[in-house]
Amino acid sequence: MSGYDADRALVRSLVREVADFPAPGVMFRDVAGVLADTGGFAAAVRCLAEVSAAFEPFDHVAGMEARGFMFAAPLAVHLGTGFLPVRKAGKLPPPVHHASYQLEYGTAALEIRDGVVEPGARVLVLDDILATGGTASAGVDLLQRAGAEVVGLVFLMELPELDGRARLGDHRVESVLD
Ligand SMILES: O=P(O)(O)OC[C@H]1O[C@H](OP(=O)(O)OP(=O)(O)O)[C@H](O)[C@@H]1O
Ligand SMILES: Nc1ncnc2[nH]cnc12
Repeated sequence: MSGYDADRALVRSLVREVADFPAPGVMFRDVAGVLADTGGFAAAVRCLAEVSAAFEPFDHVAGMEARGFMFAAPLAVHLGTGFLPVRKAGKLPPPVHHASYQLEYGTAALEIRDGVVEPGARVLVLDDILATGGTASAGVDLLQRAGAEVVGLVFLMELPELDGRARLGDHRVESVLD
């Protein structure tokens, strides 16, 4: 088994599935066990780095609050890029770009500070889970409105049955697990 395959198998074994959370009918994929495991967290970052290589070069890794932060920030350090936090609405002082969206189990809104991205900066968008794609497409929209060139999207886990890719247009998407 290659190093990547071994890392991937470890990460998969640490994701917990919880039925009917946070709403009936949702199978929640809980990544807390990946983060808590010394080897598992490092393996997840190595896997993300491996799939992110297809998008190089890029200047920043952007992560969506909150779970996106947990993987995007260490990935940015690992790759030697900057990190862009895309925050849940109401956390940042103005001026901000704002986008409301629907996700698998509710509605939410994200914001990014106007001026934080230099025009034309190449940005990789990263999150833990691609479900319906509502969160990721809102993140892409915000980053583009802020002046970024989105080079692609990377997820630790994709839920193919929810077809989140359909929400992401022509953007290239890579996932470590599905
Ligand atoms: O593809 P979608 O249907 O949009 O769902 C995916 C999003 O849902 C989760 O975030 P959540 O909003 O639950 O917040 P959290 O990161 O703060 O836990 C997850 O971290 C993704 O960002
Ligand atoms: N099924 C799911 N598990 C974990 N996070 C999610 N975000 C959206 N859908 C999710």
